[in-house]
Amino acid sequence: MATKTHEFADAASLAKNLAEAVASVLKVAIAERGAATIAVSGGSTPKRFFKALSAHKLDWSKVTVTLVDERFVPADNPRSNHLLVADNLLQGEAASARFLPLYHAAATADEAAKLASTAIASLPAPFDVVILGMGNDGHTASFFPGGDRLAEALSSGTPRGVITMEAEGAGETRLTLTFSSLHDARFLVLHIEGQAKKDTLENALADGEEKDMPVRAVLRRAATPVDVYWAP
Ligand SMILES: O=C1O[C@H](COP(=O)(O)O)[C@@H](O)[C@H](O)[C@H]1O
Repeated sequence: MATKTHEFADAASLAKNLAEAVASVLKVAIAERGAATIAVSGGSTPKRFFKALSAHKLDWSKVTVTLVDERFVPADNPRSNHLLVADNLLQGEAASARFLPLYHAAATADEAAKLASTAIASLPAPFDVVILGMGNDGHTASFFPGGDRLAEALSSGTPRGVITMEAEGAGETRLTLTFSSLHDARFLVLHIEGQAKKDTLENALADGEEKDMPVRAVLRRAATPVDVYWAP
């Protein structure tokens, strides 16, 4: 599957341009279908983009925001992706958006994943927008190399929904949307910054197994061509 690369001089221009592109897709979705959905990533990269997007004027009350992946930690944990989104995206103009968490205060991560899957199933498919990040180990969402359920998460035979993932590089047990949930988004973005991630992307685009760099599954098999947004 071809990728389209958008390169910017700095992270601020990337955030501004990506926010404009995403806001435009959300507006079209609201105009055409009455509502819009967006699944975003956590980590250190998206904060500036979240702030830029939250300043866009659109009917945020018709937008559902969810996460591509989450740690099995409550929303007041500093490592929670929910907290990152609440503090940086669900603010200003975007304060009226509906947030659909992946974490649930269940006894086990498996139970939380089932609850999250039920909630995700209430949304229309596909997502209007999916923003993926990527780690320098080639993971995206919580598709980690060596993950205990990596093959299941990446299989196109696994239905849309949320499953758990444990991996050495993941820290806490993760909750992740499956490949099937993400690959056909109307606007599918890989947002990466820095030379190291550009090099990682080049490696991912070269020959090799998906299990070694799971982002390859998205780059190779997504139904929607991936828009790569990069800045140094
Ligand atoms: O663990 C995670 O890492 C990736 C990349 O994060 P970054 O800090 O390198 O930007 C992120 O896309 C994912 O959502 C997150 O859970």
